[in-house]
Amino acid sequence: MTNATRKHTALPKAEILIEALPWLTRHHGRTVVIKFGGNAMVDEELKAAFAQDVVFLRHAGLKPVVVHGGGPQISAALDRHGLVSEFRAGLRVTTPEAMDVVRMVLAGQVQRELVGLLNQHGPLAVGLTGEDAHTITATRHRPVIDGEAVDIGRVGEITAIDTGAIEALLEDGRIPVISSIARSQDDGHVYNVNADTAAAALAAALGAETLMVLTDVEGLYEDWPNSDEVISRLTASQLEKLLPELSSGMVPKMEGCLHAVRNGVTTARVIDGRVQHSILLEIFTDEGIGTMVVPDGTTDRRHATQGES
Ligand SMILES: Nc1ncnc2c1ncn2[C@@H]1O[C@H](COP(=O)(O)OP(=O)(O)O)[C@@H](O)[C@H]1O
Ligand SMILES: CC(=O)N[C@@H](CCC(=O)OP(=O)(O)O)C(=O)O
Repeated sequence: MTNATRKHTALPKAEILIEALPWLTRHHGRTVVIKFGGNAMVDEELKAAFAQDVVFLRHAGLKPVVVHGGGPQISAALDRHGLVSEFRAGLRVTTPEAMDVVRMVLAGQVQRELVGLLNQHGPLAVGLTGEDAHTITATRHRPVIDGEAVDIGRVGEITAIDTGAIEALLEDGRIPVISSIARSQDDGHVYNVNADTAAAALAAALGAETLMVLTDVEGLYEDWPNSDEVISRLTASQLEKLLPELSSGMVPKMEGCLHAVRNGVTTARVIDGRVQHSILLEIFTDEGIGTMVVPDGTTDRRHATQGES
């Protein structure tokens, strides 16, 4: 190969880098909260690609904050302990014994694994739970089912967020990795919080530009489970109308997206965590995949990604 040919074949790589320039400029210094769902976390290669993407964002000048789930991992551990998993209103009924398992799995297993994967790229990730430095405070959540408030055990409803510890870590160039466990404002114990809800509350409190929820479907399906037509863009009001029709895992995700865009976050996106490097596609290209929720009055997709509404 001559020198001239070598230069020529390298050109597309340079073009790809240059294409990312407007996005790099746009997102520089912005906070992005990324929720990694337990269902998207089952494949080793995907987990490694997720870690690469998050580290890439950090080196590209963004401030990524990771909030992780672990529903399937908790269910498996409860099963091993001979405890049953029951969900009501999309939330795990959490007895005090189950709470010990939830905490052990989220903080001791899933979070540690993600921190380890991220830190293969340098001394970047620091794991914490909502208990640390009062990051997430909650009270007992009693969901209303068929018109009645029901007791589902140690499930928390977030009452306060203290972003101090996360902001100090971001300031220090670290990547916070947060487990969705809250300190209790009622007693000395802790609460189990849905990870989508925790991610949305943190995104709003941090004034994040983007909330990105990675899951195991392409996005919000218009007519699930009958069709796989994905809704690509929704305003807050459109989503609000749709919420009563949604079921299971999508409820906390879409409620979280609505909360985020109603509280200062520029875009909230539900994307397919099964697609390798979906985070990079979403942030650095126009080929956004999945479902994007924007505040009312946002005119178009490009405008929304600019964060200049
Ligand atoms: N309208 C919908 N569009 C897409 N998925 C839906 C919808 N309604 C319910 N679901 C279900 O929600 C699931 C995602 O939520 P969940 O299982 O809690 O994932 P995660 O572990 O990523 O938080 C999907 O796998 C799908 O089974
Ligand atoms: C109260 C409640 O339901 N908490 C969730 C917390 C983990 C979670 O949300 O994990 P995913 O994101 O993988 O679903 C649970 O116990 O499963």
